[in-house]
Amino acid sequence: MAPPWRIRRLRLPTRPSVRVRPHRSPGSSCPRTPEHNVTEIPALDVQELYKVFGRRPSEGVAALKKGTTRDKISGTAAVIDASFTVNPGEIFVVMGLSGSGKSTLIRTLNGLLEPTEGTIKVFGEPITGLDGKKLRDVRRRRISMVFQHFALFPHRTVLENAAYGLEVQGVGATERHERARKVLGRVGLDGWADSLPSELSGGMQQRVGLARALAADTDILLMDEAFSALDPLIRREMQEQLVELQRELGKTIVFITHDLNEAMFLGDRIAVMRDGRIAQLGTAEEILTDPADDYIAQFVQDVDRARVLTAANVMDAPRALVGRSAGPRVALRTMRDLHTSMVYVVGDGRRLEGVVHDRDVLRLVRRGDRTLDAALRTDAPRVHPDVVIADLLESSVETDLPLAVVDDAGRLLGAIPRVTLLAALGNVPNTTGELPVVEPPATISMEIITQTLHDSMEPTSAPESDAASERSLA
Ligand SMILES: Nc1ncnc2c1ncn2[C@@H]1O[C@H](COP(=O)(O)OP(=O)(O)OP(=O)(O)O)[C@@H](O)[C@H]1O
Repeated sequence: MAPPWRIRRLRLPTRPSVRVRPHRSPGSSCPRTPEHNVTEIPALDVQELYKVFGRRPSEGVAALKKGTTRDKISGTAAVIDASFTVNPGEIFVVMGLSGSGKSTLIRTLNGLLEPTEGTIKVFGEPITGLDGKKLRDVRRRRISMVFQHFALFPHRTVLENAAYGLEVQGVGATERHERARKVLGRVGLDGWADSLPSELSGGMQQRVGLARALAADTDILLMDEAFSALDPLIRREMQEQLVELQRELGKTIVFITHDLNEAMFLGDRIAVMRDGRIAQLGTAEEILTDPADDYIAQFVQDVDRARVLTAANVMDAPRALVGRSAGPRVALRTMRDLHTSMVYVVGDGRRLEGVVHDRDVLRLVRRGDRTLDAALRTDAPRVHPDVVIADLLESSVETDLPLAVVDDAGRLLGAIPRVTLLAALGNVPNTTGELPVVEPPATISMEIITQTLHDSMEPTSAPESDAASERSLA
């Protein structure tokens, strides 16, 4: 059964802007959602793609379409009915265990393999069915490839290796060396231009591979297990650098990996492949919180949720809040009704102005204050919606208050009580009953609050306007 925090997340306006984590910083592992302009031509558009190896591949496809299972057809069905689009500027990860069809899929994308059936368009141009010369032309202009084992020329210098793609494109020596030198600087290889690959560590060699792909200045980079041969620390460094470079250069990247954590770290969206089929396609959060089937659920159970889920993913709708124009009585009544000791105070457009606590507000009501000004505290802990929950733990233990999730414009999007944070980490429900938790719990008894509200009623004066309060919450 889906944990309640997941259901809540899906109801909320979880993502404040379309490209959610454009400022993912090195060390943070926020997966991002791509900026998706529906009118934009996809960088890659793959429809009903099949690749069957064997003697009569078309017959294999026909049998698969009729419902014959993969193990019953003659030949090997490496890719079965794959349909997806990759948006420009997106990091699209294809993830799956060995033999699931990832490499075959990527090889059909760059034209190294002809699909048995289906279509592939690169920025709207079909590449399926093209003759060799046209296909090579599209590939040269549009697509570069980075391989797991670097594929560097051992007797060429780092600079010549980095310039190789440009050489193939027919760019003159001076220009290609100049461009390659710039890109080498970008990937942190300043000063290594004249070295041979053998003088470089594995991580540095892969930087050369990356530089070569970047120097070619194609729109799309296909990366096949590009970091799999690297030591874990270097690998992490490369992942972070790839995200940085992608952000700077806006390349479209299709990244193949069998490593789920790498997929979750890099992918704006992830296609999980199993036995030739795409078993699920979605953001890291979607796959983690809403796995399509038991296979995927098992697959993701060891993922470090704290480094994938963000404040926006786990926050509760902020229930305990009042508008700035509400007075102490409205605030106290809200706290009484929700059994909590604190409410958020928001101004126009739901901008968070601060919090008030029950004891302070009770005093204001007894004193007959008409505004919340004297009780307003502005030191409530605030977090950005894109912060991963691993980075929320410290803030959460330092305070008894829920963390207020506030966007760049200062708007209150949600609240994260500690219980919600812990429940999200453990992937368990945060409530055992019907009532949602609103933290922190009340510190004054209901009777005292009700009595105070009753005693403070002034039949002759206009009651504080709930309507005015609601208007400012809208
Ligand atoms: N040229 C080929 N001829 C016949 N079968 C092939 C060929 N290439 C791949 N296959 C088969 O297609 C299936 C998918 O292989 P593929 O290499 O695409 O998977 P993968 O997910 O990339 O695996 P790995 O991570 O081990 O490379 C496998 O069963 C494989 O044996």
